Amino acid sequence: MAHCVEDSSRYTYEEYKQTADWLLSKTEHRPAVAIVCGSGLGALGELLKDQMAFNYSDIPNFPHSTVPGHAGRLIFGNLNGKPCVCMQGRFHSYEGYPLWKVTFPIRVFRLIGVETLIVTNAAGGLNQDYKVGDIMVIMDHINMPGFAGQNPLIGPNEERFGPRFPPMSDAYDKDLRKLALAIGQELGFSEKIREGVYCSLGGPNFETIAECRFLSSLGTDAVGMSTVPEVIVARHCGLRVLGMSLITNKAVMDYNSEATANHEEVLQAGKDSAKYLEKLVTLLIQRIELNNNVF
Ligand SMILES: O=P(O)(O)O[C@H]1O[C@H](CO)[C@@H](O)[C@H]1O
Ligand SMILES: Nc1nc2[nH]cnc2c(=O)[nH]1
Repeated sequence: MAHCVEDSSRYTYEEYKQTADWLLSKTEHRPAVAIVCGSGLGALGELLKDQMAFNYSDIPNFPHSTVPGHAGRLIFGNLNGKPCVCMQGRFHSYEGYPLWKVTFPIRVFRLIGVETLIVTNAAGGLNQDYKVGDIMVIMDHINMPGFAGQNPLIGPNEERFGPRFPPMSDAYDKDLRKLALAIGQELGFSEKIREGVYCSLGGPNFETIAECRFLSSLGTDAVGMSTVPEVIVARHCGLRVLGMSLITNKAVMDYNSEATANHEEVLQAGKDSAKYLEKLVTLLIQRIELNNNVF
């Protein structure tokens, strides 16, 4: 019998539930918003008040962070009076994790009652107008690994989370995007707040010049190695999503350029610009309207 994509080690519904129940038994926080911190953006987690934090290694079934700039802590707390949970460190497929493992926390968030997901990332700017330190509100994405058959939803569909064929044309919530852009203006960031298309690649190498030119010709404004799998799984299980990329480097598009991308530069740009993203996220969370959905 043909048996191509089934992977018996993938999580069962009961394992997602076990992790969710474990977290709910260890904390009284009941978050409605989850925040995923991108490379070098972990300081967002420090914004939470009345914190209760768990190391990923102590949470049943949770993968471990292996990338510098991703601390590996799950923080519960309140931000501007709203109950939140924050991933200080995400998982990437280049770490060797299958996409169903990369996205494990998202379904756990759903089961603990989260209704809105804010995903952040560090990304290379392909749009020639973008500068290092700009914040791009993600309007849409290109799932490049998806073109090659890599998708976190591959395998038997778990109907308790969502349908077999979820749409993605509405992946990034219009109202949240509008709100993020308006708050960016209000905070005086009109020079640095953008809206554009994020493309996710597998990594871990940064792009060649030809690849950057190719991605740019496809309509990509910023490129990274994350986020899209999390967003697909979040939309599948009905979460509202806002995505934001911090432009940490300009993609190299010119054969005469001596510049090369590196992770240290990415982390430094994160440090330098974290304050802008922090202000934006803090005000956003204050203004987000919640439905108090219980899954
Ligand atoms: O997407 P995040 O996790 O923010 O990190 C981005 O930065 C790292 C490369 O410097 C890659 O992991 C890329 O995906
Ligand atoms: N793929 C990719 N990921 C990044 N993360 C931060 N900068 C970059 C970049 O230039 N390319």
